[in-house]
Amino acid sequence: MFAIPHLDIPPLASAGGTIRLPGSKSISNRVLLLAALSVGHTDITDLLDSDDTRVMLKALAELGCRIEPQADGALRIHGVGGALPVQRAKLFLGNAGTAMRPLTASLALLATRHGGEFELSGIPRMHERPIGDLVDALRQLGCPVTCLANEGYPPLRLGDGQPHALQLEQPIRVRGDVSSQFLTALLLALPLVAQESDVAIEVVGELISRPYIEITLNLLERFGVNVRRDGWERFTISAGSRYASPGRIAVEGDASSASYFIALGALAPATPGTDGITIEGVGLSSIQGDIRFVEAARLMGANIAGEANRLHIRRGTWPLKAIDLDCNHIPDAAMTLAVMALYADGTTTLSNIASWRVKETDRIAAMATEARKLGASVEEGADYIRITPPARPQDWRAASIHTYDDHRVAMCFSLAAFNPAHLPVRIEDPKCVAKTFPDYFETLFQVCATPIENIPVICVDGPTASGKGTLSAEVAEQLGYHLLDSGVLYRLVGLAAEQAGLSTAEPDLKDPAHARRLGELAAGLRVRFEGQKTLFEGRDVTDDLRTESAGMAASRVSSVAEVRQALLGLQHAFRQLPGLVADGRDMGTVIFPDARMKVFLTASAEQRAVRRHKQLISKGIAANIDGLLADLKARDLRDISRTHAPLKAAEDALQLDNSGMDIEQSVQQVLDWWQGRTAFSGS
Ligand SMILES: O=C(O)C1=C[C@@H](OP(=O)(O)O)[C@@H](O)[C@H](O)C1
Ligand SMILES: C=C(OP(=O)(O)O)C(=O)O
Repeated sequence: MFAIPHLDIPPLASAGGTIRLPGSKSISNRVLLLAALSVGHTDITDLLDSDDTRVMLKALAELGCRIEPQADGALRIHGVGGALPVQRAKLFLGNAGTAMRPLTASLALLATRHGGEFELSGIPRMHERPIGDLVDALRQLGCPVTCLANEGYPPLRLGDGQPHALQLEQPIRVRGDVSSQFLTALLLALPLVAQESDVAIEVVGELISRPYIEITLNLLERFGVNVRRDGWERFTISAGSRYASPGRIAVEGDASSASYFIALGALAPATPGTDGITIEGVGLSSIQGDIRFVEAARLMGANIAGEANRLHIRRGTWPLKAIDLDCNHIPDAAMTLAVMALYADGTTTLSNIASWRVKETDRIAAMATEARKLGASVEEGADYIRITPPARPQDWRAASIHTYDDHRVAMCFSLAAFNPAHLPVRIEDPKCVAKTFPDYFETLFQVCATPIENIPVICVDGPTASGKGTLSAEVAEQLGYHLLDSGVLYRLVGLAAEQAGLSTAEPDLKDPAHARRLGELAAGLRVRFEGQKTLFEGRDVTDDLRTESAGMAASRVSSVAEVRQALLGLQHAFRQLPGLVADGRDMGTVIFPDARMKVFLTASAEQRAVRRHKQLISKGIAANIDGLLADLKARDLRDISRTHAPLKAAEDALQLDNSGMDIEQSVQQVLDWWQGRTAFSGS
């Protein structure tokens, strides 16, 4: 996950490959609640792990439900049936509508029947999201429900600590035109109390987001409860209903999350050597209504082949075709159409989407504001949005997209990086995708490609003990970029050779076949840098690399031409989306001469000796400053005068003498320089 202030996505050119989607949010949270309310245990596989499911799991645990991860990856929920072990709790539900609404109904009924009292709250935006229609329905049933701040909004108190009779004889009337989640909540809760006689629900007003009710009915059936449905107006739960665990249940991939990759396949040319985008985990047999995004994307020109549990997407008509579509049945995925509209041949209208205004943010306003920043013309109404793309490539703008803590705004606008003007896109607060798809950007970058020169590189070169390692790791971390610590690569070849039983003794290195084998070994090194750690084949080898013997082996293998050639390729391979910070001695001069920014980091030898001294002392290693200073000076001289890749600043490098700076100041200086070189320097 990119937990950084903003993520700059370079202009993207093509896409191809296979992705597996995380589990459906709507199914995950329903199944968790149903499993908790059932008799017996349920093993859930492929459950979504995101902010929305975490708050649900935490709430269930606080209500006394036992949750046990299984060796096979499933999560076992021990159902409590209709008898909660805990009668009082304060639950925090973040911004998860699928936790807040269903838990409100179930806990209100249980608290009323058994004399419990529960308080439900969320983040500030959750306290602006309406729940009044559900509260009204629960009050008709005789449940004590108090809105603790504003009438009709969370936080809520459910129950008053006393048992009360429930009034189940009359049909329960609930409005369906603000959110379908109120009806879902009642459908999930009422089987707990429909013992003696049938319980009916009547929907007042037009029901929106209907396919979500179908998910609810489908899952109720899996847990042993059948609901009679008369049109979309009346739903009847039979007397004697009782939840029974299906034993094991798998969660489908999230169809709303699929929409970003369907759109990607529709608007990006296939990367050479690939056949467009394949999505696994969700397909045409999905029970999620958002699978009908496929039809909408086809209307816009996408070429989609579907199987039961898989989708395959290629670019079809280009530019995409503008559409005029009622999107009431796909409220979440429809946001993705708004971004596809930026690549269409005219004006697209998405209508009947009034519910967008009361979701994670006012989504009609947010999509309009951000699309305008990119250069589009947008008209918005109470329940529609109309988007006309920038007229010509040169009318696109490099925009810093504000994301309003709305995962879908962030995911949608990442697709603007395919703009014909080849401009980068900045996504502010990218971690907001954690609501439903924590690894969204990593997944996106896995299947996107762009010419190598579009991938930014920041080189940090400099002498030993100048603080390059710490600075580079910190800059990479803050920008969400990859990190290359080139200094350890030769040591790693030495270590890998040792582990593979390949000699690094001088005489063996002269044997051409042996040198070739070492070169192959170097080319195939599976290495990653995380902060100050080196991971080789997924194992932390940082300490192994610091040993004297690794150092000696490194200096011997560095003389082998095949190894040097292989490491050149390996170092270039670190240049991956969204960008790279490369730390070393010849990064800016030899390895990445076209880097967008080069920093040559220095500090006086005296200052570096003091730092190294502190470092050693803090590790309990005795050291002498004068000795260290002499060593450093000798090493500087060697580095500057060696024939292979001598240490020198690139001509276009920015010199940073950090003798008088602490690490935060140096990092800030480099980030400031970098910001000045991005397309967002005015923001
Ligand atoms: O029941 C559900 O799982 C959902 C219903 C929809 O909400 P509304 O019914 O409020 O439109 C949808 O937007 C939300 O993401 C999930
Ligand atoms: C509206 C959404 O979420 P919630 O389940 O919180 O309503 C959404 O995921 O787009």
